Amino acid sequence: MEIDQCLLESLPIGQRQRLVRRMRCDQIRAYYEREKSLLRQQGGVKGRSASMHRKKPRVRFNQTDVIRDAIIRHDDKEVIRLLKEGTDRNTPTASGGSLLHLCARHDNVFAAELLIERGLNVNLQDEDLWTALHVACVCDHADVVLLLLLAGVNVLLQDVNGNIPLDYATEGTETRYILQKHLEENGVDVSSMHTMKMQRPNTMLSDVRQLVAAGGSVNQPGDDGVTLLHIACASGYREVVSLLLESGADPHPADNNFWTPLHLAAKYGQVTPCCTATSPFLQLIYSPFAQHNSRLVVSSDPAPSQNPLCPLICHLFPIHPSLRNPLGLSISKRDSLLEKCAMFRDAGGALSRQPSQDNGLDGPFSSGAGKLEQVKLMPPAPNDDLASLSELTDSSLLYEMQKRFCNDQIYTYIGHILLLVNPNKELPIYSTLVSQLYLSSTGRLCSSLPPHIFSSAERAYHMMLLERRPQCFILSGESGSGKSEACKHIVRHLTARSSPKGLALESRMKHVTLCERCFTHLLLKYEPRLMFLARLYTYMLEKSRLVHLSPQQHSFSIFYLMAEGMSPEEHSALYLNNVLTHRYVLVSLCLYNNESL
Ligand SMILES: Nc1ncnc2c1ncn2[C@@H]1O[C@H](COP(=O)(O)OP(=O)(O)OP(=O)(O)O)[C@@H](O)[C@H]1O
Repeated sequence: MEIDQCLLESLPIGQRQRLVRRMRCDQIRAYYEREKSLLRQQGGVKGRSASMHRKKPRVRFNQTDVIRDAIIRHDDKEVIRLLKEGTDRNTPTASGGSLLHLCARHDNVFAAELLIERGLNVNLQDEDLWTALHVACVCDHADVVLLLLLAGVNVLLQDVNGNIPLDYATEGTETRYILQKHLEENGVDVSSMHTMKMQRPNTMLSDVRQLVAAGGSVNQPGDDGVTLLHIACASGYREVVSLLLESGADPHPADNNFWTPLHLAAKYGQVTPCCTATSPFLQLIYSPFAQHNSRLVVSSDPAPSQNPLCPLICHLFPIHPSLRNPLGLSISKRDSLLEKCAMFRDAGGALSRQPSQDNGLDGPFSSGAGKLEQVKLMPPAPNDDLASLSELTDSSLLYEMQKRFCNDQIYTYIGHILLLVNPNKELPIYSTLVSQLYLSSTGRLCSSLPPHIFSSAERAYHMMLLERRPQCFILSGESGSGKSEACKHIVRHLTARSSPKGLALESRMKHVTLCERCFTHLLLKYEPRLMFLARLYTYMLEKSRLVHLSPQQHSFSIFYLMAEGMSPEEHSALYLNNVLTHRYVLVSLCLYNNESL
């Protein structure tokens, strides 16, 4: 369609636009027809359209990675699907453990049950010879422990340090109770096992004495370069180490995997700053350590353990073959050690420290130095943020909340909103130490910490700095749902944040609390019963009480305090010479006097 330019310009604007649009359409159609005929000529129509419709390349993850991820995310449907599709249930984890270890770590009982049903060996051990039961005990996942016991796990299997799962179950936990009961029911005497274990260093000590008395060499290495000093260091037998050094043991040589005795002591957690200062052995070998440090070579091929020391070592370590050759394990995957440290940390083992545990606003400022600070934070879980659930229905949300509540995980995120289910019991999650854990330099949620009110307080603090304007918390819920408590915890965290000891805000917050109390409608005679009642009510200014007072109700405390506490001059300045002239104070004053009798 060709139109004369002059004619086009003479048309009204709307008509001109319509005409131009039609011309453009004609052009495109013509172009398309020409392209099509060209392609037809080249016989490439098919090929072209096929290539045009070819799917974009998709990233495909290994089935084994997918199943691991599904277990961690508690995605039960995905686990079932993958197992049905034939994903290898014997897939190992990074530290040589099985999928059961992963289930135990992430408290995924459902997946664990599926795997056991499909015949996965419950006694599989990882590189450090941990079974899934060791993991479940460290993490205090009682349900997994029960499941493994029902599946017939061997509760006496020892890890590389000679520890059975019970050794990792914290005193007073459900896991420990279950395991102890199980051992008792099966006639295992836990205390004698413990005694035997305690005797191992003594046995080695007397064996080394005999060896020295018989003129044997304490430096004789095995085929894999392991000496007695390596073994004693790895096991932390201090007296044996001292005896060996006194008897001329050389602390320098590294074994075939380039591990010196000090490397081993460090690897198995036997080196501490205090022992460095006091132990002549460590003073002796710290200098070679500095030189040898750069020689730490990673090898995945452990040397065969044809060790001439074997008879002696077998005698020294009668319990598990691994202990006869602690170096027989592959070093390349020593990351498992870090993984286990993280487990202890997450499970609260490393968090059970000293001092204060104080949940009330009355004392968020006290250091509580004399009190034990018990901390038990749950490890982060996939359902920490409900917004990330794959299925979002009423029932799935309720199910997750219930599951978390039963685990004492009272806080849950929904994006940036924090959901709290009132536990109605004291939980050891509000101490100073926990508050410090949640301190962050950016205000971002820390993925290694579970949801917490301290985290929300921290975020508000950072938003205040970022936006340079006041922030506000909206605490919503029915009566008794825990709003006031939450408010206290927020104030507590922010107070602690204001300075390392919370001193800057301490006195001011005490004054605020005092003022708040003046405007409660409860009688605050400072006696325990009423203080307790005062805690149960929000300190909210109910303005209606100024104009209307129902029979048997008290007015604000501030009036009684003013009536009783002010000087005659102050009374007269405020026209309060005769308190009885004020009707609603008079009524409640009678009540006040009656109650305080
Ligand atoms: N995080 C918590 N941990 C332990 N107990 C809590 C927690 N939150 C609330 N409680 C318990 O529940 C009680 C009621 O909580 P709180 O007074 O905070 O509720 P509320 O929502 O402020 O109620 P109201 O709206 O009636 O003032 C508290 O006295 C306390 O015993």
